[in-house]
Amino acid sequence: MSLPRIAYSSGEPAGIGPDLAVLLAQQAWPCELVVLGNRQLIQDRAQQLGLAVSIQAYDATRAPQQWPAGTLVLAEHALAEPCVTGQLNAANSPYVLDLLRHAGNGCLSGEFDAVMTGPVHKGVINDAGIPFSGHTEFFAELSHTKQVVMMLATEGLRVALVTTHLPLLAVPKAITKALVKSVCYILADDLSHKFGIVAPRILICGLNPHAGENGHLGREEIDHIIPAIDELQAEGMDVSGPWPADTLFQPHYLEQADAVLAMYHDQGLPVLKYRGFGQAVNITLGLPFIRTSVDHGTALDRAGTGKIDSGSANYALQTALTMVTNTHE
Ligand SMILES: NC(=O)c1ccc[n+]([C@@H]2O[C@H](COP(=O)([O-])OP(=O)(O)OC[C@H]3O[C@@H](n4cnc5c(N)ncnc54)[C@H](O)[C@@H]3O)[C@@H](O)[C@H]2O)c1
Ligand SMILES: N[C@H](C(=O)O)[C@H](O)COP(=O)(O)O
Repeated sequence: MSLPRIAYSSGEPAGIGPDLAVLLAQQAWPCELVVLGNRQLIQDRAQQLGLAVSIQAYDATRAPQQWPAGTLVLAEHALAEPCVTGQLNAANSPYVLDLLRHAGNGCLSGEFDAVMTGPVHKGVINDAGIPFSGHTEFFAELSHTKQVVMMLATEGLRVALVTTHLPLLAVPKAITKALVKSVCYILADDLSHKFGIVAPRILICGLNPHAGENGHLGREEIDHIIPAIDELQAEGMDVSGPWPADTLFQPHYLEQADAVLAMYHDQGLPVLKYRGFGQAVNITLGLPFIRTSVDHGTALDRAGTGKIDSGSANYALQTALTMVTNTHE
């Protein structure tokens, strides 16, 4: 396999995505890491952080090469307006989406082996009049993929979600037998092909407190989740549940699983982030390419201050590299 070329979309310019680009460039990586962003922005942020970077213009026609620590390979994108560190500006939202289109299309064309995304600010993109609920949904649409699955992972725990960026009120209606089953297929398939887990064991949460308490606290388990689990088991998949989400996340259960499937965003992700915030990765499963991300947001309050943890960015890049290797084996 040739040297992987990984795109890093540096995300919201006012947030810590550009800082992470500068920090990542302080190390030599076993790949060509291409930062998608703006030269002036990166230079200004490096200066604010007091870190030196030598910026090299990205050349897509050249074979990927490994660069020494301190070099930042940049695919230049123009900002609409100069960025003020820490201050959102809706005029720059089209720039953020340009980075994502470059990264996604580059993965689809084979220019990049994977994309790792820096944090974007969903609110300011919508303020710019562009409907946007997250990278997960954006890349699904860009690649015409009908269904994708959000999974976050940290040492010792993987949590995938049946629903992603959905208002809580809309969640119960969205939980159907068909959806639970199709999410499990994608989860098991990617765990097997991109993580080398031959027969993934999946613990499935209920939706309601105490997994519905036999229908006394809600019927989604009886009407949808249990029938899905029964059918998946009959097909030979190693799934179990529905488990009450308040007691499932303990070593006794987790030791027997490769992933937990939560029904909605804030059922699974607070537990994952409590365990591993700063050392976790967000992965979009089911895409025709590899996409990983940091586990945190734009942290506008910390941009340019140097008071940030780049652990999740390192982990996201390392995970992308592992997935690239696994898919080539
Ligand atoms: N991958 C992504 O694109 C992504 C992920 C999560 C949230 N977001 C978006 O980010 C925006 C802000 O969200 P939020 O305020 O809920 O979350 P946030 O992660 O930006 O901030 C939460 C807290 O954690 C701190 N923090 C975050 N990352 C840090 C780091 N690397 N090092 C040290 N401290 C860090 C922040 O300073 C803040 O105190 C929202 O628009 C949200 O949608 C984007
Ligand atoms: N749910 C994600 C998290 O908590 O990390 C975050 O909103 C980012 O989602 P996308 O990867 O879809 O932007």
